[in-house]
Amino acid sequence: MTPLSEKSPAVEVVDLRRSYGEYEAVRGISFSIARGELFALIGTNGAGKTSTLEVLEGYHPPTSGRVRVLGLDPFAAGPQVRRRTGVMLQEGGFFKELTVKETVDCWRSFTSRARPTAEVLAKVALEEKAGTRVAQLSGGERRRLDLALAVLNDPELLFLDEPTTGLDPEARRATWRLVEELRAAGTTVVLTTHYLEEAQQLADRVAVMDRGVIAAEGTVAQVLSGRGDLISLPLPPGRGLAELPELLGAAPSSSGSRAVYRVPRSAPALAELHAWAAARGVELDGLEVRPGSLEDVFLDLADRHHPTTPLGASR
Ligand SMILES: Nc1ncnc2c1ncn2[C@@H]1O[C@H](COP(=O)(O)OP(=O)(O)OP(=O)(O)O)[C@@H](O)[C@H]1O
Repeated sequence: MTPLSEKSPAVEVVDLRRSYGEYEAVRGISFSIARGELFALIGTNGAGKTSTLEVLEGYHPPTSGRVRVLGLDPFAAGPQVRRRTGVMLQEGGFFKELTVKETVDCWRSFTSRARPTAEVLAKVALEEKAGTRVAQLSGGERRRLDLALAVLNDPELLFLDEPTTGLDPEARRATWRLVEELRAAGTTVVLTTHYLEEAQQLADRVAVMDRGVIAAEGTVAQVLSGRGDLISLPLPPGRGLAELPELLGAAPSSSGSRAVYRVPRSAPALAELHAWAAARGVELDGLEVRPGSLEDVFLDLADRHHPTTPLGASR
């Protein structure tokens, strides 16, 4: 490692564009990831996350723009970068007739600085499956094997493309713990996910991609700042949306049979709502209050494109 690359950020992206023929999937994005940071790239379906990741991983050159990974051009300096990075793709290609242990051994044989097989299997809690054929693993176990192969070389920088898709909640939490351990040990992690709570739980910073651009970037708190709190209540019997009051100047919108307010701060808004209800003898059963979440950011993006059919954040 040269002194220069040690000082450089783990990832630097300046005005990256990536086109498929006439179609521009990534439209001039810039961001930088510090060493040791966990950065989550999240976004609507088809936003350009995988297209971006593939450039960072060195599988494709950018159509234009500048990308540096550990201070190097990941496409031109592919082998050098790959030695120091780990990649967990969305679909790992395994030989299904090999056992778990044989699979790890096989990867070890062409990985420099590979960790011992038993250690790697223990890391992803697959020791008991060492003798099981890959074909017989559950989807979640296969994802964990993918992860084992990605961390085989003790990477400085780890790319995780939807690492917990298909995992049950317990396995998902186990993966989060492993990712947190890796980060605590100084590994830089770039993660894509459709599970917003995963980004909220793990990421130091997130970038929200939408249609090839970064719509929001920062810590989760920064991305959510200014989005306020949500207050929702079932429409009181016999009352329509128009009869409900404004709270701190915000009118309610309807969501199914509920009225929803987005307010800068919930406490004074609730005081106004309770005063309004008390004066009219209205019960506020079913009232809910919660802070804004990444899911709201997504639903807003989706609303912008499809005002009548909200897209879910998940596939
Ligand atoms: N090889 C390709 N040829 C043509 N278009 C492509 C190709 N790969 C991706 N695209 C298009 O580029 C856009 C971005 O795709 P990409 O896979 O990067 O999105 P994504 O954010 O990873 O989506 P998802 O969350 O659904 O995985 C999509 O509209 C997709 O259809």
